[in-house]
Amino acid sequence: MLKIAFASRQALFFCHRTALLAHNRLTSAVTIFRFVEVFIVQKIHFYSVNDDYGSFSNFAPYSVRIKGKLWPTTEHFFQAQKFAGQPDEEKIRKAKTPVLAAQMGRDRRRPLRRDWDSVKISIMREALWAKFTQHQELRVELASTKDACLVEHTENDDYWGDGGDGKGKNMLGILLMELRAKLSAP
Ligand SMILES: Nc1nc(O)c(N)c(N[C@@H]2O[C@H](COP(=O)(O)O)[C@@H](O)[C@H]2O)n1
Repeated sequence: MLKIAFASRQALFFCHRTALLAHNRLTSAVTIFRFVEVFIVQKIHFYSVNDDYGSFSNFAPYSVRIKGKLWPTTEHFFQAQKFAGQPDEEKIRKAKTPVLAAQMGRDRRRPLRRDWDSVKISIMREALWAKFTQHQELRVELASTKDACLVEHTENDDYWGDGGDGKGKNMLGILLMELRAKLSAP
């Protein structure tokens, strides 16, 4: 009788221990999952037009209609606004490629408008709004990134991009995420 009582107690103890271990494992799994969910946000890098998410680059071949004119890419529009109202604006709009438009816009023999630093973000915002509202497939692609952190990943640019080491401002990625939120709002 004593032996049976002892064996039952041992079995009960074993059951409790197993249940406790299972519970602890589950709790750990949930904790890890929450940690991953909260702290390890998916990052999407983009840069080259021909790579994944290359359509997020301003150099991607998506024309936009802004200021009553058609711009071959948002890069054409953005660079041309450095000379808004000047003959160079139209010269850049007509540049054969976005790379050429960027070269022309960055060429400091052309006098940059004095207020450029204070207006460049709103000009980029305007360009992106036009691009993602005028091309439905891009709007869908942007929405498909859900809550991922969008990063223009390049060592060529530490203002619009992440500077290659992640220390850059990533302003283009930030504006794209801002736009994504705006477009998905009810
Ligand atoms: N493809 C590419 N090459 C570079 O060298 C770049 N810096 C970028 N970044 C893009 O450049 C545009 C802004 O240029 P600036 O402000 O005139 O330097 C903007 O479209 C960035 O996303 N891309």
